[in-house]
Amino acid sequence: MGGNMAYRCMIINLGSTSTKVAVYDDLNEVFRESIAHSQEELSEFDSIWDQQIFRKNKIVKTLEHNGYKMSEFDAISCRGGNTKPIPGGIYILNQEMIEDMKSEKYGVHPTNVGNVIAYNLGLELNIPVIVADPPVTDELCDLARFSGIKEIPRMSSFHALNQKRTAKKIANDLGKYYSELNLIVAHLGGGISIAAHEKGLVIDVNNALDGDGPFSPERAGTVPVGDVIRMCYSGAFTLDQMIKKVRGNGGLMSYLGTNSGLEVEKRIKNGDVYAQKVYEAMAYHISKEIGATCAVMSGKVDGIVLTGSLAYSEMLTAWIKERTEFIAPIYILAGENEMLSLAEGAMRYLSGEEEAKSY
Ligand SMILES: Nc1ncnc2c1ncn2[C@@H]1O[C@H](COP(=O)(O)OP(=O)(O)O)[C@@H](O)[C@H]1O
Ligand SMILES: CCCC(=O)OP(=O)(O)O
Repeated sequence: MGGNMAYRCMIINLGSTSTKVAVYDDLNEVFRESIAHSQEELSEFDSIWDQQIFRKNKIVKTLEHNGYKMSEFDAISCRGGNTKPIPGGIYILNQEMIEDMKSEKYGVHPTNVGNVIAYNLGLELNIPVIVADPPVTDELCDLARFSGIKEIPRMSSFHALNQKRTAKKIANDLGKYYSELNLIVAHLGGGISIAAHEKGLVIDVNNALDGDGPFSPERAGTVPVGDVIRMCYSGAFTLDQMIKKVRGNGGLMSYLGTNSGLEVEKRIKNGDVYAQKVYEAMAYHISKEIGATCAVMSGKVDGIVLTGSLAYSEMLTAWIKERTEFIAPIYILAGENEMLSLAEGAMRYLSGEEEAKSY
C-alpha cells in the first residue's frame, strides 16, 4: 500500500432493497456504491438466504470492476446482524454469531446475509471481519424488558450503529461527552427506531424490526394485538403473509402501496388528501413515541435528534417539531453515516485503540 496509508478496509451493508459497498483507506472513503435491487429482481428468491450468491457477486464484481483487488484489503467491516443480545462495541465476526443469525431465532433481516458473505470472504482472504454496534446492541434497563407476557421479553432491535454515532456527534457538537447527556434519538428510515440514550446507554427503544413503535414506510409497528391474533387464526393468511403484513408490507406500504416517502410527498403535492392523512399519522405516532421516551427519562431530556433519510423531509419534521419541541431542543441530522461508522469501528480495532469484545 502506497503513501502513508495504514489500512484498507472493505465495508459491506445489506438492506432490504440495496447492497452498499465501500472502500476506506484509513478513514478516507475512496469508493462507494449503493447497488439498488428492484422488487422484481429480488422476487426471484424465495428467502433472503437464497440471495447470498447474487449479492456476493454484486459486491466482488463492483469492487473488481472499479480496480480494487481482493488481496489488497486488510479487513472487512460489516453492519452486524440478528444474534443474541450483546453490549455495543466491536466484535470479530465468528462462526457462533453466523449460526445464531442463520437460526433466525433473533430476527430476520438481509443484513444477516451480508454477515455470511463477509464472513466467507474473510476466511477466503484470511482477514478479520469486524462488526460494530450491531442492531442487537442491548443496553436496556430492567424495566424496559417487561412486555406484559412473561414468555415474551421486550428486545433491543434497532438502528444502533447510526443511533450511537448520531448521538455522539450531537454531544460533540454541543461540547459535551455522550455519557453526560440524555438524548432521544429517532432514526426515521425504512424502519423507525426511537431510543432513550441516558448518559451514554440506550436504556429503552422500540423493536424496530417487527415489534412495536410507530408505523414506518414498510413496517406496522405497534398494532391492536387482539385483532392481529384473530387475523392469524382466520384461516385466510399463511404465517409468511402475516409476517409480511408486519414487516415489508406494513405502514405506508399498507395504506398507500409504496414504501417511499418521496413518492408520498409527490402525491401530497398533487392534492392527494388521503396520502397526507397517512403521512401525518406517521408523524403523529413518531411524536407519541418521542413523548413516551421522554417519560422513560423522567422528562430530563437535553435534546431530540431526528436522523435517517426521512429526516430530510421538511413536511414530516415540521409535524414532529410541532408536537414535541416543548420537550427539548430538536436537532436534525438527516441521512445516516453507517458506512463511515463501520470504517471507524474497523480502524479503532486495527489501530489497537479499541479491543474487540467476545461474543
Ligand atoms: N428527501 C427525502 N424526503 C422524504 N423522504 C425521503 C427523502 N429521502 C429518502 N426518503 C425516504 O426515506 C425512506 C427510507 O430511506 P432509507 O434511508 O434508504 O431507509 P433505511 O436505510 O432505513 O432502509 C424511504 O421511504 C425514502 O423514500
Ligand atoms: C432493526 C434495525 C435494523 C433495521 O430495521 O434496518 P432497516 O430499517 O435499514 O431495514
